[in-house]
Amino acid sequence: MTKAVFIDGEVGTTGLQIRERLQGRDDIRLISLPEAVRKDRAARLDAFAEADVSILCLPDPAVHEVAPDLKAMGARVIDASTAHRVDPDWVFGFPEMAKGQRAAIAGAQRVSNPGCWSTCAIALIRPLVAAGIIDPAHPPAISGVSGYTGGGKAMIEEFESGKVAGSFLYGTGQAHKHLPEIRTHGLLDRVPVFVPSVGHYAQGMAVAAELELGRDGIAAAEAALAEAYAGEAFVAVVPAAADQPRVMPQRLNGTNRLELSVHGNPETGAATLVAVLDNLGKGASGAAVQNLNIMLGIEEGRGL
Ligand SMILES: NC(=O)C1=CN([C@@H]2O[C@H](COP(=O)(O)OP(=O)(O)OC[C@H]3O[C@@H](n4cnc5c(N)ncnc54)[C@H](OP(=O)(O)O)[C@@H]3O)[C@@H](O)[C@H]2O)C=CC1
Ligand SMILES: CC(=O)N[C@@H](CCC(=O)OP(=O)(O)O)C(=O)O
Repeated sequence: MTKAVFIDGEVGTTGLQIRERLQGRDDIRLISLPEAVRKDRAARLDAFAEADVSILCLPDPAVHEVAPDLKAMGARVIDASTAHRVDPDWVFGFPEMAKGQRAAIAGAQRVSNPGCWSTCAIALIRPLVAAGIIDPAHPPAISGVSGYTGGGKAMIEEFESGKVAGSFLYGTGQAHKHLPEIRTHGLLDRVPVFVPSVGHYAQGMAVAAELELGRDGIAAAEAALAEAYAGEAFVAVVPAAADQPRVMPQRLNGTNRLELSVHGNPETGAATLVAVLDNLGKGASGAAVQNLNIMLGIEEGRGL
């Protein structure tokens, strides 16, 4: 039977990408609002009521504004924003994160999609905390590079108009909006140090977590990650050679994959955990479609 889906914010960066992934499907009917009323509260409430699942692709303030109505209506929702990622009333939409997470998403009313940076960081850190390889009181430092589409329409305009001519570091004040979810879902006792950057290219992300693992720890970390994601279609541990000598952030563009690799120097024990994904794929829109499929009881990889 066809399921009705409403993408609130469907002309934004994430919304457009979700629509592209859904519009050719015969099992999904998209509810779309005319341009003149796409921000109209009454029209949106009608669309939420009609939909089997709605996907919020809005800035955080717009999500906070509409969330009480959605709860009162008992609507099933996926939120792509940062608003609810550590809210216990919402299920964290990272099915591969832990045993039982997929089932929790399948039965959830409200699912919060992870952030792109945090998908990478949590995927690398959580299994190693669980295995006793990372001390939750001493998290690794995290760094990375994203394409500018990660900043949505506003940042795309800055780059494509030439206002921003190069690449830059940011988050140096250690208050990045993904830190709470990395701490919570990474099973950490404290927030890690995190310095992201934006590169002068559109799409694709690479993240590194740097830490001391000791002489035997590098192989142990790789084994623990491989065990955690064994059998997963979209998350895999790949040989370090796949990401050496240069880690290329664009190499998974157009896919819903997240690939992890463990690098380091066994002589010194210094290690780099690496994650690569498409920030608009497994980092946002692909992940939202995967969660939608799970919530609707459809084969998880459909359309991905
Ligand atoms: N870009 C990415 O890689 C990722 C984004 N996200 C999250 O997804 C959400 C959307 O981000 P993104 O797509 O990048 O942002 P964009 O700015 O590209 O798109 C947001 C869309 O929401 C619309 N909008 C704003 N306020 C309202 C409102 N009150 N009612 C209806 N529509 C509204 C905007 O309208 P208008 O076009 O008129 O401005 C715009 O089309 C954000 O919370 C972001 O943090 C999550 C993961 C990754
Ligand atoms: C490159 C860039 O600026 N990326 C954004 C994160 C992507 C995004 O929109 O954040 P959410 O996943 O939390 O919604 C940032 O760091 O603020």
